[in-house]
Amino acid sequence: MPVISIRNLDHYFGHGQLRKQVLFNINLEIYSGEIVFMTGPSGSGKTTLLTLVGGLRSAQFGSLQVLGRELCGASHQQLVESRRRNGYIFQAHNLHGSLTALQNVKMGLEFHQHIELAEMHRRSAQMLEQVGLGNCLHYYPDQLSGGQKQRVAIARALVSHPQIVLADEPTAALDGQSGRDVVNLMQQLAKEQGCTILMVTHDNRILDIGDRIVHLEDGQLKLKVKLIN
Ligand SMILES: Nc1ncnc2c1ncn2[C@@H]1O[C@H](COP(=O)(O)OP(=O)(O)OP(=O)(O)O)[C@@H](O)[C@H]1O
Repeated sequence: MPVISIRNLDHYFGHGQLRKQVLFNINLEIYSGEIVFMTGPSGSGKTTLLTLVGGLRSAQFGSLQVLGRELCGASHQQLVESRRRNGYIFQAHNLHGSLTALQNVKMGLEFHQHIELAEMHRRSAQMLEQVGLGNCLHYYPDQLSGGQKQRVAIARALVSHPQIVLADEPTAALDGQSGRDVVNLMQQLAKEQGCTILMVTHDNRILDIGDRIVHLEDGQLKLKVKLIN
């Protein structure tokens, strides 16, 4: 069964004369454990599609099922619940500057209220070890390099062991080698945890790491390519 199943999805922004269609009849299924890259020119609708899958905006027309739940026509509360089940990694790492690396990662567990504080601490520290930052638990984002910050963001996204991780250009602010390191790390952790990754990228240098590439143009899915690793 696919973890993400999109059928005949259309999306519009604006109202009245300003109404503009930005996604046209998208059909896509993504299976458990797959790493899927989404490419396409600026303005082709990649981020819109990613945010719809993440429940960060409401799906309007068609069908969008994530982990078996329909998000098209979902209530605000259902979208909030859907968001909490995913991990997110953005272009700008979005770390809280006033919190340490450890505290930032702990935030990835804050909606999991059944976990005790000491356990949250243990899991967050372990996750930071896994991304190679075991010596930087108490560093603030300002004290970390771009690649290290993005590693903290990865740790935060994965600490709750989400089934789906959504990433929007996570390597855009990094140099070539750091970008590749970050994506290699995501791939390794995702395979270990069995999680599915949908990642928007313009970075051609990392595409070989994925299982599949889907390409959007003018709001339409133009190409789906299976990669053989
Ligand atoms: N909140 C919004 N209101 C109105 N139009 C929007 C909004 N967000 C995006 N758009 C429009 O929707 C289209 C798709 O935008 P989107 O950000 O999804 O593209 P993208 O492929 O992610 O682009 P980029 O690679 O530049 O990030 C664009 O024409 C954009 O101007």
